[in-house]
This record gives sequence, C-alpha cells and structure tokens, in this order.
Amino acid sequence: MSPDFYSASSPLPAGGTPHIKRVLIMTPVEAERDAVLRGLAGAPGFRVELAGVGPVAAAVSTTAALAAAEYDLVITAGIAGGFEGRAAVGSLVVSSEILAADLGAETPGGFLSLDELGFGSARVPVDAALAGRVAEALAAAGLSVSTGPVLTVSTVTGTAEHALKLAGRVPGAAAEGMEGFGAASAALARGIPCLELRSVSNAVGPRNKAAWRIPEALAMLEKASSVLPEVLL
Ligand SMILES: O=C(O)c1cccc(C(=O)CC[C@H]2O[C@@H](n3cnc4c(=O)[nH]cnc43)[C@H](O)[C@@H]2O)c1
Repeated sequence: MSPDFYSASSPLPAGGTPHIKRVLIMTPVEAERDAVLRGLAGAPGFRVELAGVGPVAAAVSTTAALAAAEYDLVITAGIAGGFEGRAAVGSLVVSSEILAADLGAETPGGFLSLDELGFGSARVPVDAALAGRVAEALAAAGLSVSTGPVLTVSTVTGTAEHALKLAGRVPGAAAEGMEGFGAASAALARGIPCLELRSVSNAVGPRNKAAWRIPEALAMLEKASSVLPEVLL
C-alpha cells in the first residue's frame, strides 16, 4: 500500500463505506475495550467484544461473536509494539496485512513460514482501499499513523536480535501484537473483511518496562476510535 505514512494533508475521500453497516471490534482486554467504547461514544453499527490475549483466544472469541450476529467488517484494536523506524510510541498503525510471524518452522537455513512449508497461509490480506481510507481519516484528524504489516506473535519480542529477525522476515513490519491473526482468520473463514488498528505503547525490542506508555496508547486508541464511525459507516 502506498503511501505508508499519512499526513494531515492527505486527501480524505468523502463519505463512509456503503457496504459496511455492522462492524465487530475485537479488543484483547477490558482497558482497550473501554477506550474503544469511549471513542465510539455510542455510535450505531459497532459492537465491541473481548478477544482475550493471544491468537488462539482471539480466534475462538471472534468465531463465537461472528456466529452470534452478522457483521461486514472485523477490526482487531488494541495497543502494540512498534518496529523501530516504522511506528513510534504514541502513533497508530493500520494493517496492510495481518500475519502470524512465528507460525512456521525453524531450519538451519532460517525460518520457513507456513506458506513456504506448503501447509496453508500465515497471512490474511487486508482490503488496501479500506485500510487507506481509515489511515487517511486518522491522519486528517491530526493523528500520527502509518500503514504496514501487523505481526501476530505468541511470545512478545524481548530482544533486539529477535526484533531484527522479524523485521527481516517481514519487510515493512510496522507493529507486533498477539491477536490480529486469530481474529482475522475467524473473519476470513466467513468471508468477512478484516483490519487491525494498533496504538503503539512500546518499541519492539529489548524489554524495558519503564518505557511502556500504556495510558498514552489507550488515549490514542480512544481518539482513533472516535474517527471510525465517520470513515466506516
Ligand atoms: O513483559 C513484557 O516484556 C511485555 C512487553 C510488552 C507487552 C507485554 C504484554 O504482555 C502485553 C500483551 C498485550 O498487549 C499487546 N502488546 C503490547 N505490546 C506488545 C508487543 O510489543 N508485542 C506483542 N504484543 C504486544 C498484545 O496484543 C497483548 O494483547 C509484555
């Protein structure tokens, strides 16, 4: 998708998205759900559900939510790690694709993804036009946003070496979370488009609890959520 970084001067296409009437937003935990709900401020057409933490919990809970009601779009929304040079702490990331970065096999020659192994796919595509519209709307609201692949991992990255490995494995990797691929796989199974919206609370890399900015990331997630009704519905 181009451009990868959006500015407030990017043109915003007018109106919502005609075929989207009901949006399911999955958040890992309550604090993220509450931030999204505050941002939506009761806008009709949205339902916010808890995904749980990790890809399996997200897949199971999203599958259940999609069985209970009809939706036209599934969004995973929450805080995340941002890759250096791609998504700074305090900024937002809209997924250009959603992938399970650690689903594959380690070999003496390096990591092989599920796709390379021939066992299916560890990637769920995202509608580029939709992701672009959302990113442009967030930028037009004055928020700092980039687009790029959002990685789903089962283990939070905790070293610079592993962060570099992931960035090398996925060119343009923007953010790392733990739920997107699970929710996206549930949506894909029903033929429903999906998106991931992440608010960066920490850098992907060496563990540094003092540098986490969780309240700020939740505040940014709330602001981002307030933009969704005008751009999606
Ligand atoms: O203990 C740690 O070092 C640590 C560092 C970052 C995040 C965690 C979590 O347990 C939070 C998991 C939760 O938040 C999302 N999240 C936030 N930052 C990241 C990250 O850098 N990498 C992966 N996931 C992250 C995630 O989606 C979960 O919902 C612990």
